[in-house]
Amino acid sequence: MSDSPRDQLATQLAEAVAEALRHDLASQERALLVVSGGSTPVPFFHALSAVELPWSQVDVTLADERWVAETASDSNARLVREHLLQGPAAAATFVPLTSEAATPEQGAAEVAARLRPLWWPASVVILGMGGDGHTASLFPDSRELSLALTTAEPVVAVRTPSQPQPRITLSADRLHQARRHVLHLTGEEKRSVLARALTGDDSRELPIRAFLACPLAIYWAP
Ligand SMILES: O=C1O[C@H](COP(=O)(O)O)[C@@H](O)[C@H](O)[C@H]1O
Repeated sequence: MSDSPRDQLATQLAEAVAEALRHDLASQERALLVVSGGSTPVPFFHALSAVELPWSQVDVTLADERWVAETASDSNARLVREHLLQGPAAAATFVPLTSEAATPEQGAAEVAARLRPLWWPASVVILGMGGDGHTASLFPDSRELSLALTTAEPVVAVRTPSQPQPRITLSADRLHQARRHVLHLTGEEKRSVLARALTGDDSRELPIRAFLACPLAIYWAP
């Protein structure tokens, strides 16, 4: 049986990300890959985890995270450990965005310090997008959206009425600095949200707009 369009997309994206990491590792000791959570990246994680790369020279972190324990079912760290850090990719170093602190506001400085020694700018940032146009944890209804879109700090603690948990996100500035940006999307609903985003420029309405001029490689399948 042939692969579904989403599986083909995941394979193509994994090949492109592997090529980018190989390219950067030819001229630097380590390379940083920033991935998103959610359901969309799972087939991509599987495809990338099987690729032969100098994984011991690769650091992986997240674009954003819920402030939950890594054992929680909606932890992005858990998702990455279960689906990406397997097979050859198990040799990569994962850098989570949570700490033992009770809140993301209390833990943000520790997370920022943990991120500091990584090889910035990231080789690749892979963004996802929600139906509300959010990307990473830059939500239209977040109190901290303006801060996250403008600060030079690497991470921002985020409270969002539409979301059950507090979160932490890489700032737009830190995400913008990456060498390559990818938006990984599936389905008609997200395609129409992206089409709407492309017709305007208010990032507070649809935060994905903050990345539409990066340039951004769009990987979409039905
Ligand atoms: O909340 C989140 O959602 C988006 C998209 O998730 P998906 O399940 O529709 O793929 C994701 O990009 C973000 O990292 C995550 O925290």
